[in-house]
Amino acid sequence: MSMDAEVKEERPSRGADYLTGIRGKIAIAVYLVVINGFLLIVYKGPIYKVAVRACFLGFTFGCGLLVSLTETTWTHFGWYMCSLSFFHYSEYLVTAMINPHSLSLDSFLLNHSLEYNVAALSSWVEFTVEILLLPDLKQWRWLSLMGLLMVMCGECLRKWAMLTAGSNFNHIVQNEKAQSHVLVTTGVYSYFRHPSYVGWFYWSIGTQVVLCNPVCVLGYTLASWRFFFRERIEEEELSLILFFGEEYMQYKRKVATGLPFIEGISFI
Ligand SMILES: C[S@@+](CC[C@H](N)C(=O)[O-])C[C@H]1O[C@@H](n2cnc3c(N)ncnc32)[C@H](O)[C@@H]1O
Repeated sequence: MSMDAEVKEERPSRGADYLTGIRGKIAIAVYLVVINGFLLIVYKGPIYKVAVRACFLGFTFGCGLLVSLTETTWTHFGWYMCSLSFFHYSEYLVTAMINPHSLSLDSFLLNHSLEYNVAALSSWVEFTVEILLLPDLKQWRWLSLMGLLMVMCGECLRKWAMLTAGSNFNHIVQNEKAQSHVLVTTGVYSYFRHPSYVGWFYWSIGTQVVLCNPVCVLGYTLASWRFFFRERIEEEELSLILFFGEEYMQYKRKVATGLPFIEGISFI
């Protein structure tokens, strides 16, 4: 009986010791960088079906949860894995709810762009390098908690926007007006003109705050801000002005974009 009790007491610490040991760290790093990187980059095209993606995201979420439950230097990476897999899975799920006609494999947003995949890989590499060279940097629990709060608020804001816009929301910016497309100015759209982008902006920075990744916090902030400023918002607003004319311009005068230092289309 006493022997059993001793064995039971030892088991969890052995697992935790393994994870904090150099071999455990290398094993997890190899898994995260090689397997996830391989799945993200190589598995494209028709064989990459919905079930495979959903299983992969569920598996990642489960692994993230397990890692979160171990009190190691990797705990915050577990939070990050849960945040990332939940985001991608829920993008598909909410699109299926609000706009099933637009639903496709791309609704998972897993193959969003090469830049997005490079950004994800960079954050894993930064975390791995810093955990080996500067492990104390990864122990700031209050900072990771703040990041988790940013992730959760950003996630809620984005999904609130998607649910409010309903079938008017599309992952692909529409250049031709559908008959059913109406201008949404109520709910969260009465606070921000681009609430789902605001949500995503803070969500993405939050993922790096969770990981206490200083380089990626800066990189993600600049890259996502630049993306919305240079590529997304002007193009989207131009088509919205073509679709809704004066109605959109009045809305634009009253409601800000919600993104810092981005005014939106300015030639009118
Ligand atoms: C990815 S969604 C982003 C929506 C919005 N920019 C946001 O951040 O919540 C892009 C699509 O939403 C549509 N859209 C954007 N704002 C809209 C609004 N206020 N009412 C209706 N459709 C809108 C655009 O025409 C585009 O096809």
